[in-house]
Amino acid sequence: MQPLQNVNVRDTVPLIAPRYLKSEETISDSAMRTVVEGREAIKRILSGEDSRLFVTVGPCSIHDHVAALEYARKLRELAEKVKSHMLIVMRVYFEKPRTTVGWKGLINDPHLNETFDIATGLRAARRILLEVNDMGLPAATELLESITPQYISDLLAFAAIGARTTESPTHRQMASGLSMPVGYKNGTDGTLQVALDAMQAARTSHSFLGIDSEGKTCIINTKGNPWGMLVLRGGRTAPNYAPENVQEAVSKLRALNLCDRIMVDCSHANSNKDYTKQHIVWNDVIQRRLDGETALAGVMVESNLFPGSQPLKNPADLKYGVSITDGCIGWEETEELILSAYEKMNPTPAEVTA
Ligand SMILES: O=C[C@H](O)[C@H](O)COP(=O)(O)O
Ligand SMILES: C=C(OP(=O)(O)O)C(=O)O
Repeated sequence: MQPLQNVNVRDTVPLIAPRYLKSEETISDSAMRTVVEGREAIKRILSGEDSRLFVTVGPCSIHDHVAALEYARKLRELAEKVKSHMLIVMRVYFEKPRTTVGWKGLINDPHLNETFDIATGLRAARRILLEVNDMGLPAATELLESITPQYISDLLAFAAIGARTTESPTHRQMASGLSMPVGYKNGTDGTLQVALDAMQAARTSHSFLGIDSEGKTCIINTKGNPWGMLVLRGGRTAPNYAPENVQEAVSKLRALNLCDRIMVDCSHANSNKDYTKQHIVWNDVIQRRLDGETALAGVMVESNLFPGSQPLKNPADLKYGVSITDGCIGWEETEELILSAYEKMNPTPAEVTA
């Protein structure tokens, strides 16, 4: 008899249950405070009570614990300086949705060598998030596998549903049960509708299959997540952060009674995947906010310790602090962009009278 199931499955490997991983990598009081305060601050920005700019900035992907924490320490210090005008949340991205194939992130392949030690990856992700939150820096990540949130979502202030998964019912259902505000990217072809559909689906309750904290398969009944934010990331043929794009998005969001405060992704298709162009998007968004455009509530930037990107071949040959996925701006430029925007938002008395 030919087997009817698992024909293309090599093997299956049991994983530690979420509850046990969490009890081994426990959240501290200070990390808990960071998560709660980060989520509340984002909600206030989304509801318009807080007029600060929500900035999600950090590496395209995390592949090195030491570099991630060095970046987090620098960002924490900068966040403190600009906190009167900006809420800074670090991009701590562990799951990469690939267009075809490629390294899928630290959770999937933490040793960067196709050994796919996901148990170690989940623990590494949790440890990094614990340390980042412990510093007082809130974290954002893209959630790709529907099981991952059970292991790390208590450490997230913001989650993203990416351009490749905004249309996926599984991701919308997952988002409907998440405890933090969620950003929904427009589709890779630039269409807004998939993100608008996702926002409507995710604010509704759903019942679907998942795992509980013991790792048992179960039916998950959600309440619906009311906190959604549209993220404009550009499309295959053009960017979509121009005033007319934002205007169109705002009218569509309002017509559906969805949150009309938008995030612009400076990277991806808005900069034609050229990291050296992210500053153009950033400066344009900052200027338009200064000119009074309140719909532009958030900005996303892909940034690392050092600029550019490098191919992942031999992990031992990797340069420290350089992205192994999308090209990123370096720390120097990141600091310059954030500080110069802050100075424009917070002019000194001398600048005001000049
Ligand atoms: O942000 C990351 C990438 O843009 C995304 O994972 C797709 O990458 P790829 O087109 O190189 O696979
Ligand atoms: C993959 C990402 O973006 P997008 O879904 O817009 O391609 C990302 O922000 O890392």
